[in-house]
Amino acid sequence: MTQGGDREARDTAHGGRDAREPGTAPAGGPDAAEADWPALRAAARDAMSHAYAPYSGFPVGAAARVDDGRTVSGCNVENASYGLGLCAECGLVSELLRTGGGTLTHFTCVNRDAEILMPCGRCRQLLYEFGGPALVLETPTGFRTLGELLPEAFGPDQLR
Ligand SMILES: O=c1ccn([C@H]2C[C@H](O)[C@@H](CO)O2)c(=O)[nH]1
Repeated sequence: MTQGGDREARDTAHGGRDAREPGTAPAGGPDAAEADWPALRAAARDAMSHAYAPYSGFPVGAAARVDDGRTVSGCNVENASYGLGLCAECGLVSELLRTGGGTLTHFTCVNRDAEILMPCGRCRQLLYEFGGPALVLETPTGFRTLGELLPEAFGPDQLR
């Protein structure tokens, strides 16, 4: 595939509904107040109830709002080959693309006790691809943007 073709593939994967590039926020950036956090937490808890985590015993559910108002979610899926386990964020990103793409604007992640979790480093990078630095995350210490949690990130812009 040509470089242009790659670009086209990324734009299409990202939604392809408007002129925004991957990894960028809606104009003005999302605001924490725009999201229905109780509903997002409930979606994350529901996702967590489907987790497959027999090795760690640590089921996780993640949920996010998309810029078109959709909610997407995912759960962690472990494997007998331990290193192959998938974090909840992997499933969330897969559902984002499967259900029409778009940009993630608000994100939360919970454990079985409904406590808010920080996404691991790898998952911050996964989220960066589809939310960019303006993505608002609920953390145990309050709302943070992904730009704060993954500063000076490597992202789609570096490949242009
Ligand atoms: O952001 C995170 C951090 C951890 N986990 C999962 C991976 C593993 O299955 C379990 C324990 O680390 O929690 C996630 O799903 N998301």
